[in-house]
Amino acid sequence: MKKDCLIEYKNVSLSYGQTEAVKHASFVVHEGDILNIIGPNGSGKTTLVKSLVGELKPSKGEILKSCKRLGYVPQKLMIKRNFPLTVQEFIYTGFLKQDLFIKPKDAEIIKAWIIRMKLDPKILTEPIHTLSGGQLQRAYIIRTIISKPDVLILDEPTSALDPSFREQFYELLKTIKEELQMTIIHITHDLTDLVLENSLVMYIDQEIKFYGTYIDYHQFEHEGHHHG
Ligand SMILES: Nc1ncnc2c1ncn2[C@@H]1O[C@H](COP(=O)(O)OP(=O)(O)OP(=O)(O)O)[C@@H](O)[C@H]1O
Repeated sequence: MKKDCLIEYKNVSLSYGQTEAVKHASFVVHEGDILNIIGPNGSGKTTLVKSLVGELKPSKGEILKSCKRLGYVPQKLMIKRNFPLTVQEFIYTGFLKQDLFIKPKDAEIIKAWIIRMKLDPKILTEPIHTLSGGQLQRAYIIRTIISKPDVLILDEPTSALDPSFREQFYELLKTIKEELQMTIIHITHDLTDLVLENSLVMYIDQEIKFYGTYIDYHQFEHEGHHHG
């Protein structure tokens, strides 16, 4: 295991102007954890993740992070029309060190990931903006994984993927997690997606209403709480 990767939120509030989207969030994520974040629409899930990657500063409280690299695949993937990169070049931007030209060895690594992610290698030479939503989502995920993050943060990663690939994707993700020894933070609307027995669940609705193991979450649900 990689050492020293810990995330700690201490009484963190997150605001847009006067509106508090997240209130008094306190929790810890340890190295190797899988944390599933669930909650209704507009409950602050993406806001929380934005604060983790530094896109939003807390209005109150403190965020401690000792992980070196965070890899974030946002929910809304933005590629401008006529963005002048091929799929291969786009994925290559995820490499930690880049040369002026892509070496054959690196091109092979990219191709292997494309195949692993059940994409057709023919798309490697296509301009990135011509990809479909589901293809782009996979290309983004490859680009992030290739950067070997300590923490992989996925915001509804399968929203554009067809159901037949969805299950395979999560199986693949479990394998990759073990290979690269990553911590995973995963926003989802469907808890069946990445659940492993020992994974963690956070149910947030502005405030964290539940934080604990997946098994304990069932008890919380039986007491009359539901996720949206
Ligand atoms: N850039 C912004 N400016 C102002 N308010 C925002 C902004 N982004 C989000 N909000 C508000 O903050 C609240 C939390 O939004 P957030 O996107 O974090 O929710 P979410 O739980 O990720 O929702 P969903 O499940 O629909 O993706 C919402 O009320 C939303 O309207």
